[in-house]
Amino acid sequence: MEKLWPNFPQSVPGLRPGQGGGDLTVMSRFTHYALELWHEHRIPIIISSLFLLSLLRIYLHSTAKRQDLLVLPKLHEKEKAPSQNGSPVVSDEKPKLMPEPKKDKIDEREDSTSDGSQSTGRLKRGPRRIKGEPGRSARNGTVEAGTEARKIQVLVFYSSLTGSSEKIAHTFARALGDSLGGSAEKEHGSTFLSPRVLDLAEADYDEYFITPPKTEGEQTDFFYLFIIPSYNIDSINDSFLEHLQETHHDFRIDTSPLAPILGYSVFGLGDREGWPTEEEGFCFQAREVDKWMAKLSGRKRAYPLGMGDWKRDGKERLSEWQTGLVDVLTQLSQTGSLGDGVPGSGDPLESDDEAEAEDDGEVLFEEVADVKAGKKQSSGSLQDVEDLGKIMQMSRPDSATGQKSRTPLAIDFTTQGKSRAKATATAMVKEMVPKNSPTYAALTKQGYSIVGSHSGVKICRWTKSALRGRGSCYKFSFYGINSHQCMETTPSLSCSNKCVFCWRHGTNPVGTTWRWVIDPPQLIFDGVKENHYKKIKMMRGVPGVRAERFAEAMRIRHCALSLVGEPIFYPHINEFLGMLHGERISSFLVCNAQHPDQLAALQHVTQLYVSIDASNRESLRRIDRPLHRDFWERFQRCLDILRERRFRQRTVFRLTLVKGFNVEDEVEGYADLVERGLPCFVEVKGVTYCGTSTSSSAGLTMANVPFYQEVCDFVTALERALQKRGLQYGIAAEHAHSCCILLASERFKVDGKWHTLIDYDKFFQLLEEKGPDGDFAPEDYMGPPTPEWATWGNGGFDPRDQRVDKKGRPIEAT
Ligand SMILES: Cc1cc2nc3c(=O)[nH]c(=O)nc-3n(C[C@H](O)[C@H](O)[C@H](O)COP(=O)(O)O)c2cc1C
Ligand code: SF4
Repeated sequence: MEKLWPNFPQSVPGLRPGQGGGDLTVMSRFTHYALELWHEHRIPIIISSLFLLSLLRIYLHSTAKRQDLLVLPKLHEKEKAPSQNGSPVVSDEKPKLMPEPKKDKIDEREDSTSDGSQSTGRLKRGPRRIKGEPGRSARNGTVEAGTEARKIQVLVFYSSLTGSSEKIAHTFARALGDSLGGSAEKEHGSTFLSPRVLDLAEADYDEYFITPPKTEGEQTDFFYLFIIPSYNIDSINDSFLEHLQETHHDFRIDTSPLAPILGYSVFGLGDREGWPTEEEGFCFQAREVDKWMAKLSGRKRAYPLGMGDWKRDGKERLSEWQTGLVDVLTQLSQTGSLGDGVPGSGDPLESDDEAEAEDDGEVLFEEVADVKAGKKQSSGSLQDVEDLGKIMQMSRPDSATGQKSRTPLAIDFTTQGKSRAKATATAMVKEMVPKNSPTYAALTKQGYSIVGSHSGVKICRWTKSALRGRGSCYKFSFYGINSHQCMETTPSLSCSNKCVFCWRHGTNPVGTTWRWVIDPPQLIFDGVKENHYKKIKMMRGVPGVRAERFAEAMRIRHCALSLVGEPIFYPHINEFLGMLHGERISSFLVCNAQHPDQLAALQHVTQLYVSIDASNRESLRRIDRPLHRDFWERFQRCLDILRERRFRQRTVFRLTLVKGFNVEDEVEGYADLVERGLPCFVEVKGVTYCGTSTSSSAGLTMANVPFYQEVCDFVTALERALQKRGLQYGIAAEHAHSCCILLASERFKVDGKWHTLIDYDKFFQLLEEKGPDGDFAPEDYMGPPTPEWATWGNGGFDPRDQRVDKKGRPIEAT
């Protein structure tokens, strides 16, 4: 031992022998020696050890075979594998639909794939990996099919001073819960939790109105409902509204902190006895809550504001509101989205294309190529209307193959009365407005829905305006048409004129012959209704839309066949009318007085219009720019037909006044035309300027738009001219808002009172009894007297509504 380590100690200092300090054992001497060594050389020892360890690590790393890390399974590999067809692979593991399993079930689940088959048996460990698409797309908040189950919690907030709203809120919440039932759960996994009722006097605003409430565990989305009475005294409503406003304006908080909620809707309670109109304060606080919630939720109004007076119509209005909400919530549970819609921003103009001119009136587009083609064919081959059915069958896409039959077709049904010649042309049947055409793009951009290949539907500005209680079109004042229940459509986007005042954008087909595929009337009927309702539904979130009118609008009662193009150009117009009438939808059909044969063959319509755009040949050529060379003869034949049919059809002359074109010195000429056609009514309307290239290229400017006073002057002059001829006409009604005045035959004056309104139920009853060619007269379905406010000298604005200026500010009645 001494030889080996000369410094090896023989004893340990400080310890006596016997205590282990004198005669040292070999072991204790060794320990002592090691300690000394360590103290003397510890720094070089540490450094060299570290160095050796590093060398060892580098050596092992570069030579050892790589191994999988067991703690993280290679879940990504499946995702990366290319698909058979080269497209990106969506994981074949179904996204989880079930809630998280309980702990004791985990092992069992991990050993099998989600479709129930057994996996490799290897336990899945490590972090849970979510596969498939994210449950909610960032852009529209849509829940995609196959995502995890979500819970929808409806919260019903209310305030109440005298207690009725509290009871109403509880009863409503119970009924809503029952209606929602769990139907959605069966289909897509979203579940409704029982609606919770919360008193605004007790609810913690910070918990609900700064952000949606926080939830633990399962994902819960919130839907807010409010039942808000109004009080013109200090109440909890004031502090609640203050809180909403402050939150919105608080610079530390996002302006729409409630955007994560699924949606909201407000129902107001008020008292019409003390506060008869909205201007006088009816439900004013509910309207405020609705407005501020739109801002805070980022325009998530899911259903229009409902309002009612519990002593009068409250129950009915609330039940309507509830029905609408059930629809919306069911859709939400199935799709996770409020659907397409015009989001309500609180801005009075946000949904209205107010720059839009009057929608109602026949207008047209031109397409140079089609004009040329039309001209070529008009003098060419002709086909009987009776044969159109057969042609239609042939010209529809083959149902099995989706291919179009190569049917030769060139039809001029417009002249079928004259010629019986059969088709000889060999042109291929084309669609009037193919989906990939610029015309289709232009029309859809302007808000039309194209149905089939030649029909269109659009909601007019008056329909939107009536939904918001801002006035109906003149047809409400004159004929009792509810604008919000009126569908504006045409079965033919093509026309045979190119009127200068047409405010459409010169892109539509024109022609004198029908040379396109003919869609069956049922397809058009179903399509226009579906698209109309879709467009109405899109108005759901717009501020100011009345729940009551919205609910009514879901039942079309009137159809204005006047959108654009020429409705009687469509070969199956009578069948189409039959479908409208079959569903008790009234028909107002406007034609351009260029298709006398079709006019003569037309069956009963509720009201038949002919556009009278000028009083003489030259003026008509200049303003209507007709394609038919014999346009004036056609025009006059149409007037004769109208005269013959005046005791069968309720006929109307529609005059559109364009200063500098068809007003000056034409009163006498128009009076002559009235004398020739003897229409039941003459509607006179100032043109609406739209500033399109079509109108400007025709030399039309704002200077051509007459002032209302000028229209009044014209109408009084026309009335005098008619009376001078011994014709019994008088000025019956006016709608100053749309620059429109109605002259009526005294056939519609009973006991000194004008009866311009229509009894629609009676019309349908007569039609059902006597058939579409039945012998009944316009007087048979004449309605009650024209309301006082609509008669000449009273302006004609619907007193139920509020007039607003372009910025949505109320205009005081004068
Ligand atoms: C003091 C008071 C003020 C009211 N002010 C208004 C009002 O300004 N506008 C309105 O439409 N209704 C007003 N009402 C009617 C209430 O909104 C209506 O009766 C409501 O149904 C009451 O609900 P409650 O019983 O839950 O308090 C008022 C009622 C009270 C008692
Ligand atoms: S009749 Fe109907 S479509 Fe025409 S403007 Fe009035 S509401 Fe609109």
